[in-house]
Amino acid sequence: MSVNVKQLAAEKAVEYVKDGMKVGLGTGSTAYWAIRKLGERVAEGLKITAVATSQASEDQARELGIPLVGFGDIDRLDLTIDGADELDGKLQLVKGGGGALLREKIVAMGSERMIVVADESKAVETLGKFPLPVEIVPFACEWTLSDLAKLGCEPVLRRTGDELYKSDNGNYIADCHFGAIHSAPELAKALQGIPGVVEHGLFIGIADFAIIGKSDGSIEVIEGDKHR
Ligand SMILES: O=C(CO)[C@H](O)[C@H](O)COP(=O)(O)O
Repeated sequence: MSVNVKQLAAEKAVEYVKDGMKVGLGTGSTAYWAIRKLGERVAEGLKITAVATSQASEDQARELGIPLVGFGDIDRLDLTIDGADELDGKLQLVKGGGGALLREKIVAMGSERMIVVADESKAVETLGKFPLPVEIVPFACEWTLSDLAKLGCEPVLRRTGDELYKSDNGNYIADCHFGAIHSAPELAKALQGIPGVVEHGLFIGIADFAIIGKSDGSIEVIEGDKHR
């Protein structure tokens, strides 16, 4: 029987959730399994409150009876569990494949701890094979795309069918094909300097550790280089 590596990693991460915690719910097909398991634990009596990083995760949590709170009701979270599109040995991440990178970054940075859950295909030597998602405002997006291209990438506006994709925040996502990213901090700084950029999918010094599910049924833990 083949192992569901995403479920394996996600369910391991949920073991870190304890009674009374305020939890950030990630987005994507790996975070889905974490939310599902949390729902089971809540049904068994686990007492937590949660915030979600996307409408999809919020809907899933609500269906499962996970108590959701507004951001005005809490200041910080204890723990966020979220997926990643790529992660390297320093636990620098590329996120945003599901388009939720802005909310994911707000929630992760407002958490005492962030656990990344992923299957082994996400662990890479050098970031950049997965195009870097960058959330940009629709206003003057052509200029923003041109500024992004000057950083050495080919930016492509994400689409769903014939329509331009819009994030839960009403913005566009530019998927930026940089190729190998040799200095993520330098690139992050340059991206932050473009006025039309709302946020980018590089998560540096944010994650505490990653739980990687492997097809042989084992789990690998990668420690982060957290400096926040
Ligand atoms: O960043 C994300 C959404 O914006 C996801 O966490 C990332 O795309 C990984 O998704 P999946 O677990 O489905 O591979």
